[in-house]
Amino acid sequence: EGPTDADLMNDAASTGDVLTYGMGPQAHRFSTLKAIDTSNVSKLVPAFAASLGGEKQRGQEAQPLVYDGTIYVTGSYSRLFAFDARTGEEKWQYDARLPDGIMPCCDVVNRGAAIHGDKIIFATLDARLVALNRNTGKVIWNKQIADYKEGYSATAAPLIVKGMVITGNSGGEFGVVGAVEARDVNTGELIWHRPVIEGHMGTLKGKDNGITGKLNATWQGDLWKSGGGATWLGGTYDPETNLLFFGTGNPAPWNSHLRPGDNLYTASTLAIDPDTGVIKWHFQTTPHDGWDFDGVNEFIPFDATINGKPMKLGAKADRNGYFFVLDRTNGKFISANKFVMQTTWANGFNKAGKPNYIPEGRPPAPGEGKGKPVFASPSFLGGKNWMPMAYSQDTGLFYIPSNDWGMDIWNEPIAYKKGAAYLGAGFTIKSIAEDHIGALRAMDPKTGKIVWEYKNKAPLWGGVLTTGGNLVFTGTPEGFLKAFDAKTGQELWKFQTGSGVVGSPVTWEQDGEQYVAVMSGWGGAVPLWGGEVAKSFKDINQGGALWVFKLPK
Ligand SMILES: O=C(O)c1cc(C(=O)O)c2c(n1)C(=O)C(=O)c1cc(C(=O)O)[nH]c1-2
Repeated sequence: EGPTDADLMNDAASTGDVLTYGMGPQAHRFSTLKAIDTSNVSKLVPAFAASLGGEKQRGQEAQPLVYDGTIYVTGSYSRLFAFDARTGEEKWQYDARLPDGIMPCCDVVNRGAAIHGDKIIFATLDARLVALNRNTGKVIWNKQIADYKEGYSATAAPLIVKGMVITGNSGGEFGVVGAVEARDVNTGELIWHRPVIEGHMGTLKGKDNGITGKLNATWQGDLWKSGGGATWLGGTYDPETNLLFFGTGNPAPWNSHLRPGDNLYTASTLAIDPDTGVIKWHFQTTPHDGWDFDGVNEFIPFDATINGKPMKLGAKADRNGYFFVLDRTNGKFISANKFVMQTTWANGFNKAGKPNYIPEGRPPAPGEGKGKPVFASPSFLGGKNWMPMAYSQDTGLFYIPSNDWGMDIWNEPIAYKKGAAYLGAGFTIKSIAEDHIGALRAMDPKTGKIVWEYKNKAPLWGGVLTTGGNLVFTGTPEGFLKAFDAKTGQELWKFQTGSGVVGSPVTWEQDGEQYVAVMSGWGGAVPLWGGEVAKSFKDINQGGALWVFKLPK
């Protein structure tokens, strides 16, 4: 009883529920629903707002799930809530009661849960996966993914494919080893574990499953042992090619002079066989990263005709400021186009898919103390960070929540120590435009051109939703959920939720009406690491509420 594997694979087409992070395993975040459209969205009003309550209000980055009259949301500090989808009444809540000593780098966030059968499953900041009974909130199983005392944590929504819960890990700033793993959804038992740094051994059903890559090929000495590459944003799945797509984070430490080589498979997109955990192909977006350009951002499968040829493609808007289109069957490079105002580290990509580096853009080796700062753009917080883009099957456009900013970055000496920050770099974030940091951009993946943009004063830090009603929804730190015309970018509606919106909106149909829901609650990496830039916009209240909207009767 409850959603099956087939229901999850069909999530993009079924409009009566929201069962997966991304609204379908391919994470298009597109709904065919069109009762709410450009002609009536200005009339949208709240049906209810449900508070998460209490004092644990930090960044609310969750995407809601909706099933059988219940809305499930994860909250800051590893909590999970079930609300009645008609009234907003709380049905139950679960609090993981985190131990002292957890080390999340970028706020106590969580991006969402996964649902299957009688279970709702989410990852916690002490690097565990917890499966709860979706009707009662009682624990069914609870498994450790990794040791939080070494700097591991987990913030991503799990992905469920073929009865397996597939998840990544966080901890790239502590020299952990990024990995993807699959567990039995019913028992939580490990099926396979695939480290994503060259040199580490994987396992399949308790047996060695081969080494990743070639030992010491793109790392020197023992550096691979603490190489980073955290898979902290989870992944997408493409049923057509039977491939999982996971991005990998920055290499550790940040100071690139301490680790010569390409440092595979950091800052990459990986295609992984869900049945074995074997890496089928990889594409590195920032070889030998020196700016903290994690490559974790979602890789979204889509089909398009390129030069007269119908192709199975995938797209990623990378933290490094470039929008990549690859052949998703084999990882072959198709194109990379800039989607931000400025990139100082590379001047485009060559035909082979390698960046044309700008040598002066790399912060130099430090010598004994603090190295010479260089100005770099995007900032380490990225041309786009974790907040997911959306792809409209109607317009053929990707809607990218992006940011225009830079940083002064310098290198410093550092040595690896278990459980301690492993950066070897310092930074100051800087504005580069008078009128905005955030920019919601509509990207045509066939031409690499920006079709329209909406500029926002504060950095955009929430996910995007697009619909058959020719609409695009996204939130702002200033507190608004906004709706735009998907073809023109014209702003059509906004609603003030009382705190910053850094969650991902969803839509579904219930009792014959279309609903839109989003979490409100300011937080995430910007207030923690944004420095003066984070202070340059109005003080934003903490919060923690689920907002649900519909048209008046
Ligand atoms: O390397 C990592 O393990 C890791 C993890 C996370 C995370 O789990 O939230 C972030 C980052 N890195 C990161 O670089 C980053 O900018 C970031 C922003 C956020 C956020 O939720 O706002 N998380 C993370």
